[in-house]
Amino acid sequence: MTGTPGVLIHADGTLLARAAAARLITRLVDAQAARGIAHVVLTGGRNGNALMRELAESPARDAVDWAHVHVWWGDERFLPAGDPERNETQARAELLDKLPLNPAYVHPMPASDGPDGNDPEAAAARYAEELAAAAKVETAGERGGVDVPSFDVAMFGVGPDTHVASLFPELPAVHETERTVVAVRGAPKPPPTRITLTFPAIRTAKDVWLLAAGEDKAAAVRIALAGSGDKQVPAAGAYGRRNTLWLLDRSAAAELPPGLNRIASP
Ligand SMILES: O=C1O[C@H](COP(=O)(O)O)[C@@H](O)[C@H](O)[C@H]1O
Repeated sequence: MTGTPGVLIHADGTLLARAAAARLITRLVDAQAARGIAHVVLTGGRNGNALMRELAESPARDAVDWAHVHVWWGDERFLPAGDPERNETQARAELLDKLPLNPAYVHPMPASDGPDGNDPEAAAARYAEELAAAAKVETAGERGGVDVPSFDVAMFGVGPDTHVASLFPELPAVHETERTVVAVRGAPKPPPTRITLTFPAIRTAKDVWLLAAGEDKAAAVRIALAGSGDKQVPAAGAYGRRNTLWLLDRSAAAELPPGLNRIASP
């Protein structure tokens, strides 16, 4: 892990989502100022959706040149296209359909009725190829030769069981050291079949943000920040090569030891 993760605590989930949306706008503007293009990895779940809803409402969103933002996903529920439970469907409804994005730069993970049909392993391999194709136009440099584009920011919701993306405790995906994307079968949270970025892919991101709001996340946050192993506590293994930032609300931070946290809002 590079450095100690930052921890910021907001008063409640709404403020957390609003502040994280503002932070994302600034991060994308800065990335585009530096290299003309930005790559973001979206998360599903309650906190990710709340952030996207706030971003869609923010007048500052127009500061971003959305036509030059590549949108990727950290994980997907392997369901037919348009299924309301797909992270892609939710992201499009909350945010993406409201932005002037370049459709060629929006990279959803394949659906179960996509080109590979109901074969999540083939779908995962297809997404890995899409990432590798995007990486080819860049120099490998800081990504250590991992075949993904240089993600400026990758966001992950944290499940009450400490899962991030679709990396669930002790399932085979948490042991992956080579592939950037894998299929997940038997996930404890429905639907059981999913596609996910792996730790090697996640850890190439410049910035990794972990989002958690609500008291049902408090134990997961405490355990992950206590230096736990990433196979048992996947949230402990999600970190960026430049920065790792935990964005919490007070309820999710309730079990953190004093001194670990910084109160970000009254
Ligand atoms: O199923 C999923 O859950 C996690 C966390 O969701 P939450 O609703 O508990 O915040 C999410 O990050 C992931 O993308 C999603 O597929």
